[in-house]
Amino acid sequence: MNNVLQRYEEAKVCYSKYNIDLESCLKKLKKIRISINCWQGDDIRGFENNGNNLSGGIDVTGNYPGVPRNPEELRSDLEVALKQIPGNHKINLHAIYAESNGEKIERNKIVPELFDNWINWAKSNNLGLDFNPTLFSHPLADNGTLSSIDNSIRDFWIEHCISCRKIGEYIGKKLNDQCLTNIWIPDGSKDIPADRLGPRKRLKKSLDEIFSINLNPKYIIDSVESKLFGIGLESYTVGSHEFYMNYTNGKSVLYLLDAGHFHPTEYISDKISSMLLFKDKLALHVSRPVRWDSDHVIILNDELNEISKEIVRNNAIDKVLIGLDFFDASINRVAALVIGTRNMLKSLLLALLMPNDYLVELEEKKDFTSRLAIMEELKTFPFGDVWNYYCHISNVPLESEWLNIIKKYEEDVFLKRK
Ligand SMILES: C[C@H](O)[C@H](O)[C@@H](O)C(=O)CO
Ligand SMILES: [Mn+2]
Repeated sequence: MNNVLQRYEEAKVCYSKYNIDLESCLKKLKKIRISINCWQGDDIRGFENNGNNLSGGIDVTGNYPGVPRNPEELRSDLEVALKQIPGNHKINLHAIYAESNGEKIERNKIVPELFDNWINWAKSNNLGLDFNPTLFSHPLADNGTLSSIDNSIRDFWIEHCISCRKIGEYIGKKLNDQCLTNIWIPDGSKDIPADRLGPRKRLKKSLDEIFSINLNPKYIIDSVESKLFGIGLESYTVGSHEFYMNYTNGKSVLYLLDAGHFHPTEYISDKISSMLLFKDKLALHVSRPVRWDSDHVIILNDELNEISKEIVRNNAIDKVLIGLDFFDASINRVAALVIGTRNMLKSLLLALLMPNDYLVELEEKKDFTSRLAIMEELKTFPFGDVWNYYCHISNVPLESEWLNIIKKYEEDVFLKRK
């Protein structure tokens, strides 16, 4: 352990060359809460037990052993993951994670009490919770939801979203926190539509109805998530980027940018500053698209670093609500959560450890040579020593020590689940 402290002291000297104060960077990092998507834990199955397959143009591939069979198992898996992740965070839930003790409750009839177990668990683990209505994996979601031409289907999903917003507010109240409640719909068309406007008009009308219910902003923040395409919905998506960017303009509803919901060469990191110029807050789903919206576990790649730099540089730590959205069933699901969340935090730490003001100064002086030289030099600064120190003071394993813990859990628990 002395080694960790000694290396941290040496790193301090290195970073002080650029007037970077490690203590204050770590203080800032500690305050950042990541909203960790529970659905990586069980391949977005949820606990409705109604035999519905995953739908909505999203897909989870892989068949790794150990899928949790009930909410208790999912929560204990999440607890194991959380013990490997420094800081205090939030867990992001979907409506399909309601606990109804086997009773069949239609989605438009779900009530806040179905989430009491999650809320009590969150309280005892010092966690926040975020929430999402689930407008997929349901027979009434096969041909449009909030944009459906069928009024009874539209009404069903409007009721579901209103119930979910009330659940979000209830969660926030119980935890004395704000619960981000995000609406994503899969509505779209496999082939070229004859009418692009009609479904969008209906979506707008549905959203207006959903958001006409006033709830306490102390406890709930609303957001809407845009998308480009889904599997089987390749030609048209009703809730596109332009639709939601315009819809949220001037409203208290936040826009949610998902890293996998744009063209493959388009990056959300470049969109953050523009969005923040026109809105006080922005929500993110940090994901990793590989050729399509594949939702791979996030790695410490250029785009992740760029997203974090935009958050840090623009003084937007309190303005950007960072959520994760990946689901990979080809690897240990708990390890996936640990790898992804630790990477999110690592990228934020890397961004905090940059002389951001100095780099802007160089840019304004048009000294692009020094700007590039310093950006590149910083890549080999002893970032790992600062990260290890942060893990050490946060009482979580250093480097890949956590992997042995997860492997042991896999042997003791996952392999025994049938
Ligand atoms: C399960 C999530 O809500 C879903 O992934 C959504 O956020 C999305 O990104 C769909 O592509
Ligand atoms: Mn998403």
